[in-house]
Amino acid sequence: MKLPIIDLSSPDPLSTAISIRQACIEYGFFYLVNHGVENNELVKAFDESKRFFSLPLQEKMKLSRKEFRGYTPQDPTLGLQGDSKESFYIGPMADSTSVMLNQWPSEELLGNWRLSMESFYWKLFGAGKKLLSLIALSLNVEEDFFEKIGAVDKPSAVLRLLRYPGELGAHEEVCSAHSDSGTLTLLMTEGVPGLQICRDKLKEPLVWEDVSHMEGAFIVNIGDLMERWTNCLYRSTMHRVKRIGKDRHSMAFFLDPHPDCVVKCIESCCSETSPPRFAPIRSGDYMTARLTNTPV
Ligand SMILES: O=C(O)CCC(=O)C(=O)O
Ligand SMILES: [Fe+2]
Repeated sequence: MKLPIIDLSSPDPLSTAISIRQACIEYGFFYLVNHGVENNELVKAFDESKRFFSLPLQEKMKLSRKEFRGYTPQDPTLGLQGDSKESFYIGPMADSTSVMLNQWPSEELLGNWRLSMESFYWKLFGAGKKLLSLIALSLNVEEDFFEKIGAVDKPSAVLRLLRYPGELGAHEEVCSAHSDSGTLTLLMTEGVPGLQICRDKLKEPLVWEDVSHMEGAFIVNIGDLMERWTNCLYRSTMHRVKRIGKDRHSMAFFLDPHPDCVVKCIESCCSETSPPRFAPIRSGDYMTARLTNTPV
């Protein structure tokens, strides 16, 4: 299936906001084009990600995940349970304390890998922030709404590098069905298929649709906190990655709010007939609860 296309560089923000609104109500997913990250920057980031994953396991394990940053190997019980993927997390770089928590492969191993990834992170952050201002417009609030409430100024954005090995295993899914927990996600792939979305999570049996690749575009999806902000007007759509017997790399940038940001149903999304469905919640509390229930 093809998703709606949103042009981030459109000179007409109001009509872009209308298209975003429609896409988020109908799909919770869209392609983002002209997002400001050049193709050669994307290719370079994928190359760097592959360089990391090609390191010997013992080198990667030296950076094993702490405080949600670093490397997670494939589940050793591969084929029995868990997703067959390996990942590397680059966590929030909002301030000097959080920057310090990140783990990096040594210069001897991968040269200036850290610099490339940091600069890529900030590029993605710029695109995400601009998109968020258009999402605000699409909800009939001021374009700096999310900035004002602290959802972007001290971001808790995470860049997750992913590798799904191609070997055949017992499970149909290499990334099991889930919705993302935060504000929004920018997903990048190299065109290897596998991503599927389920537009109606209540329908039995679930219907999964393949998402086509669009060269150079990000695949954007709404997360659960945005669903909450919008009182379920915008959908945090379930998705998964199906095993296709081919090595697959992807990168997901989760633009999540600062932990202290309080997520409260936006007034323009509520009415007498549609009262707020959720109590306000501190983003950090919500995320912690989610991560405890659904390990990633
Ligand atoms: O690899 C993909 O295409 C999807 C990854 C994903 O959904 C996630 O990491 O949350
Ligand atoms: Fe996801």
